[in-house]
Amino acid sequence: MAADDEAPRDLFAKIEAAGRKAIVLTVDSAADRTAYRAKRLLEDTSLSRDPRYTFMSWDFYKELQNATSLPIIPKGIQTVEDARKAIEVGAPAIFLSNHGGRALDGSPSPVEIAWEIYKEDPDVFNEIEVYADGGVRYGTDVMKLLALGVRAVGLGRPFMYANLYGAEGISRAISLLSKEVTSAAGSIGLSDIGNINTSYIKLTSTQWNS
Ligand SMILES: Cc1cc2nc3c(=O)[nH]c(=O)nc-3n(C[C@H](O)[C@H](O)[C@H](O)COP(=O)(O)O)c2cc1C
Repeated sequence: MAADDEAPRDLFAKIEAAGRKAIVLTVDSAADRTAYRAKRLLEDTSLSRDPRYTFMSWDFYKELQNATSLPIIPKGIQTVEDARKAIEVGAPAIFLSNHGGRALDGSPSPVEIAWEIYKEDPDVFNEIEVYADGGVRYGTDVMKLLALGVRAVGLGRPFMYANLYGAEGISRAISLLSKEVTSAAGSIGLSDIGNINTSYIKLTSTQWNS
């Protein structure tokens, strides 16, 4: 949003009238991005980007939240400090995400962010619902995020690519992933996935210790 933008009350009213339960607000790509791959094919990759989208602050989040009765979930939380801040400003839930690594090269993956929160302020996972997406490809990716305290994970590109085969492709992707989650749970001796915690994952690799 631009600094002088006001909350889009008309849009919020339409979303409420449509019976939606929540609004997800992307906060991780406030500035324009450098689309390296697209640059190989297109001369101007900023064509679809809105240069006004350069303003995002917690005050503005509060302004938006005050303009609708629906909960607004910030998507793109990347630090433990912002996770805590989201709780302070009354966010109903948070979405750990780095836009699938598409917005800023080098930004942390959700599993790294979840790990940072787990190490530095684990209460976050009990005080608020935490979701995550980005790089989730296998059942074991799902398990690691759930073990750290994430409630639900999302997938972007896997379903986008599966959709090349339409509904059949999406169904196949879902069944592959759910089978992987089930077999991963079975392999670590977990009968109820709701009981997963960090005792089920080995926290000794360089990544986990950093
Ligand atoms: C082609 C494409 C377009 C996307 N556009 C948006 C967007 O407009 N807003 C947004 O919040 N996230 C957008 N995302 C990010 C996804 O919402 C999601 O965070 C990401 O794809 C998850 O990572 P994954 O693809 O590794 O599963 C986009 C992702 C892709 C692949």
